[in-house]
Amino acid sequence: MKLDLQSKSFGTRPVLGDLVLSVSPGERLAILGPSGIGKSTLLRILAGLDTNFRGNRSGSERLAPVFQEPVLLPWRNALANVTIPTGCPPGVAREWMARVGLAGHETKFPRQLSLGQQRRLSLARAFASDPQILLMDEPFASLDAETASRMIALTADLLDRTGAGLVIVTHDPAEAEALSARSVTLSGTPARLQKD
Ligand SMILES: Nc1ncnc2c1ncn2[C@@H]1O[C@H](COP(=O)(O)OP(=O)(O)OP(=O)(O)O)[C@@H](O)[C@H]1O
Repeated sequence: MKLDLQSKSFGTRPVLGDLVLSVSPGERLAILGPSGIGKSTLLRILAGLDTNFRGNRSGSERLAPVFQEPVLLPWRNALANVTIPTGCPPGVAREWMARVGLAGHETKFPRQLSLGQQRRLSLARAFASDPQILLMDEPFASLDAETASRMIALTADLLDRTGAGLVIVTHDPAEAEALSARSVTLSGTPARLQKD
């Protein structure tokens, strides 16, 4: 996937400036930078969710976005939360749930799961779609330190197993390091990339 961005504005306000970013399947990239600089905006453009920018995005990799909030279907059980959005067979969904430590929770509803479990369910859902690149927006924010570090280790392990690539938006350089991700930092107004 390659993004050749000239600019991205909200109304008349330019948020992102000239920048080039490319990620291939198997590669891990962390986008760092202070709050409000434009990290989520850049990730949405990379994900193809925002096409209102000047520049060019190319690539036909299968992508799976993982947002900060798990965004689950409240009236469907955990297993259906994996099968419905991905179209994967129930057996595959069960396997992914087991890999993230949710075996035995298949018939629970999202509200019956802790935030950490909901996050793991959204990770299982992302991997069940057999992505070539995962796009994660602050997926470990607002978890306690121990849960966050377990989630990071789990994510790294699943990326290793599947060979999927990763683009992660984070405030925390330690997260990038724990995931063995190359990092780039957004800075300035409008924001541009500075290589770390
Ligand atoms: N839909 C929108 N309409 C108008 N302005 C927006 C919109 N989305 C984001 N912005 C603005 O664009 C800028 C970048 O926002 P963005 O969410 O990308 O930052 P961020 O680096 O991800 O921040 P954080 O780390 O706090 O999540 C902010 O000033 C924000 O207010």
